[in-house]
Amino acid sequence: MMRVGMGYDVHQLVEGRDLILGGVLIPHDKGLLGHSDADVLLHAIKDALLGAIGEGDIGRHFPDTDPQFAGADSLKLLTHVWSMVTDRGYALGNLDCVVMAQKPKLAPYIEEMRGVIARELQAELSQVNVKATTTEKLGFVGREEGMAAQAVVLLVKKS
Ligand SMILES: Nc1ccn([C@@H]2O[C@H](COP(=O)(O)O)[C@@H](O)[C@H]2O)c(=O)n1
Ligand SMILES: C[C@@]1(CO)OP(=O)(O)OP(=O)(O)OC[C@H]1O
Repeated sequence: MMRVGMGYDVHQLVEGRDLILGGVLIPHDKGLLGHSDADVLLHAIKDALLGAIGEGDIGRHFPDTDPQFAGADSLKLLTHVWSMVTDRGYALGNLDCVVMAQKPKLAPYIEEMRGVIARELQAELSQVNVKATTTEKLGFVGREEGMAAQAVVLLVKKS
């Protein structure tokens, strides 16, 4: 059996915060704001995984009102979500995702993000694809007020 899931997330860009995307710290003059480390890409991926197994979204499992998740490492939360997936007998078919960011240029960091995500999801690199796009200076992304990310996953039942 196969299950598909999608995820979408947005975070505001502000000064004085680290920029962490796909578990990778990226040098930039601004970072994403959130209750957690605000890794918008991992949040979209977790929402896609939770969607695929019919388990709602990350806000349900890791409420942003819970002090336990203040400054939370999104990679650790991904480990938890992935254990929910494997507990139900699924493995990754493939994952595709995109980060919408006007700046900085993410191309130099894409392979590292891909490696981090593939390791967490116990998958081969070829099963994970990470993309970046600007929005051609349009909208909140284009004005560098925030970043967005979208992810789609396919899970396959282990035999
Ligand atoms: N923050 C970003 C955005 C885009 N890229 C790469 O540049 C290519 C062209 O982007 P457009 O938005 O002009 O289509 C895109 O395909 C990415 O490879 C990037 O590295 N970092
Ligand atoms: C993981 C959480 C935990 O507070 O992160 P936040 O930084 O609050 O990010 P958001 O995408 O707004 O909601 C998800 C939350 O569950």
